[in-house]
Amino acid sequence: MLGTGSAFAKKYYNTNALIYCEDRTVMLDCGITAPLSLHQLGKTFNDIDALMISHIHADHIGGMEEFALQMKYIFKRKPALFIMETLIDTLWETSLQGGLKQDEFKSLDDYFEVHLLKENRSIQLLPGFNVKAIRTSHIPGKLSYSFLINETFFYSADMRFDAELLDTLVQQGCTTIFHDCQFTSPGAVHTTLDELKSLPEYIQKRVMLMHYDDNRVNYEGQTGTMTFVEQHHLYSF
Ligand SMILES: O=c1ccn([C@@H]2O[C@H](COP(=O)(O)O)[C@@H](O)[C@H]2O)c(=O)[nH]1
Ligand SMILES: [Zn+2]
Ligand SMILES: [Zn+2]
Repeated sequence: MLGTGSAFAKKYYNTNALIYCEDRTVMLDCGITAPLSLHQLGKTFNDIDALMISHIHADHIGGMEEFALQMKYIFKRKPALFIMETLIDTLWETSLQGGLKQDEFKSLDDYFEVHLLKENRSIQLLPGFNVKAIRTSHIPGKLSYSFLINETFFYSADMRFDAELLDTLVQQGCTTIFHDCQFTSPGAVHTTLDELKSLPEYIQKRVMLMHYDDNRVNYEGQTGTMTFVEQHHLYSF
């Protein structure tokens, strides 16, 4: 995990991840803190084969300008970009073109090998890396997608509580759920700790908490059977 904190977290950095599949590395979201976190792990953007994006908030895409520029001018290589077909235009037009558009570079295709994803379709993006993007509710009017990886690992984007979805995933064989967690209620745009604690035991035991605020210490020991995802830890499934 490059980071496990919320949008405004300083202590735990933004919730972004590196996923290792066979000999490839996929970055899952690239927020503001991703470049520094990579550096602290002794890695560079050149260690990354592909980037996958959940939605357009700075804690998920704020490091992309640096990623794109470093790959073009320092490493001289185009990494893959896995992104929903519904997000690509907004990402370029409203977030990235201010820094990346030049006379000869007019779209994200000039920086990445873009692969457009469709929702609810399970697709093998790389050897050993199968992804189903699931649209989940976050902010009114904003598209956001969570990911079911290799049929067994659910990585929530920022999402509002959806007990039915979690139940369905578990019934279908999902063994591990990394879920965003807001400590205080109500959870206007995120899932709250109280909502997650209301889940039945057979789901809760699969859940680990991420995208939390810097005051996590106040909630340690109050998370039921759920534990925290830790920054800079490597999890194997
Ligand atoms: O309707 C809204 C929109 C935004 N917020 C706040 O902004 C952050 C957005 O970042 P996330 O990565 O989605 O967390 C969110 O946490 C809220 O603090 C909001 O409250 N309501
Ligand atoms: Zn976020
Ligand atoms: Zn968000």
